[in-house]
Amino acid sequence: MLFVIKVGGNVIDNPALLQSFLEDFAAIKGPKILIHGGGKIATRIGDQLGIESNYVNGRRITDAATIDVVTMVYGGLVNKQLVAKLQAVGCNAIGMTGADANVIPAVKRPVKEIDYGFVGDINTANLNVGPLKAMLDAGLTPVFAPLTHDTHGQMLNTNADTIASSLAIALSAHYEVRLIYCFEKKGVLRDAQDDNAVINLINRSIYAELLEQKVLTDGILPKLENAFSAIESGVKEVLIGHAADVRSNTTGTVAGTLIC
Ligand SMILES: Nc1ncnc2c1ncn2[C@@H]1O[C@H](COP(=O)(O)OP(=O)(O)O)[C@@H](O)[C@H]1O
Ligand SMILES: CC(=O)N[C@@H](CCC(=O)OP(=O)(O)O)C(=O)O
Repeated sequence: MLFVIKVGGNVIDNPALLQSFLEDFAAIKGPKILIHGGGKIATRIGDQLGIESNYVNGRRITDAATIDVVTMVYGGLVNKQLVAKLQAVGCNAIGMTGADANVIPAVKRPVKEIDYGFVGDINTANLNVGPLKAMLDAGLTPVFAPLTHDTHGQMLNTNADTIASSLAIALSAHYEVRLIYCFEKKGVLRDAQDDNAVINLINRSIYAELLEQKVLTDGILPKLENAFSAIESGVKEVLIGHAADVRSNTTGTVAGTLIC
């Protein structure tokens, strides 16, 4: 089993939760890949530089100044700090973006009603997972920043949940994959204000009901879309749960929301 695990920005921003998550992640036996977000950190550093952040439908509008900020923050600061912290707990991590080894070529999102700027869309069929297999076989743990490239020299910003589902789908041709989205809630909640109202299982029909009841807002929407796209494209298991539950979600009882 290959574990493809995504950790969100709110966990990265919480030093104690991050440290215990990384220790649990390092303890996972066998091949594994980590994908990280960091949207909130990029927003904070952008503010310090006088570069304002704008989101539409959960995606950052990424103009020329913003792609430089996110390349520095995701590909540099966040990625290298996570790699160093993983090395400190015995995990032989190697930092990656989609440009490295051309693993994730993407296309700049075409301008329709909204111009997202330097945001990359991925076609899963174009991913090059050969270098990842070689790294995994060598005992390395790839750690991906949410960045892709257009193969003509331009870096592109891509939502971390999408990078995770795309890698999980492409790697499903070679491994049985469990994709786990780790964030700061115990799973998808029936009531966003009640942290204990976890929905244990969501399929397309329950998802449609939840959408109708309007209990899903913000970042949970793209996360669920990516989760369904993964389970419908060959990924064996998809879970959405708390970062503190990653140990049980990789060894024993499932905690959180199972997508099916
Ligand atoms: N029903 C819900 N269940 C869980 N989270 C929800 C729900 N509705 C809205 N959310 C929001 O979605 C957020 C998760 O999305 P996001 O911030 O993009 O996650 P990540 O940190 O993994 O990138 C949660 O922090 C929460 O505020
Ligand atoms: C295009 C786009 O929106 N990219 C995201 C990438 C970071 C991300 O996904 O971070 P979290 O997982 O912490 O939300 C952004 O810049 O916010």
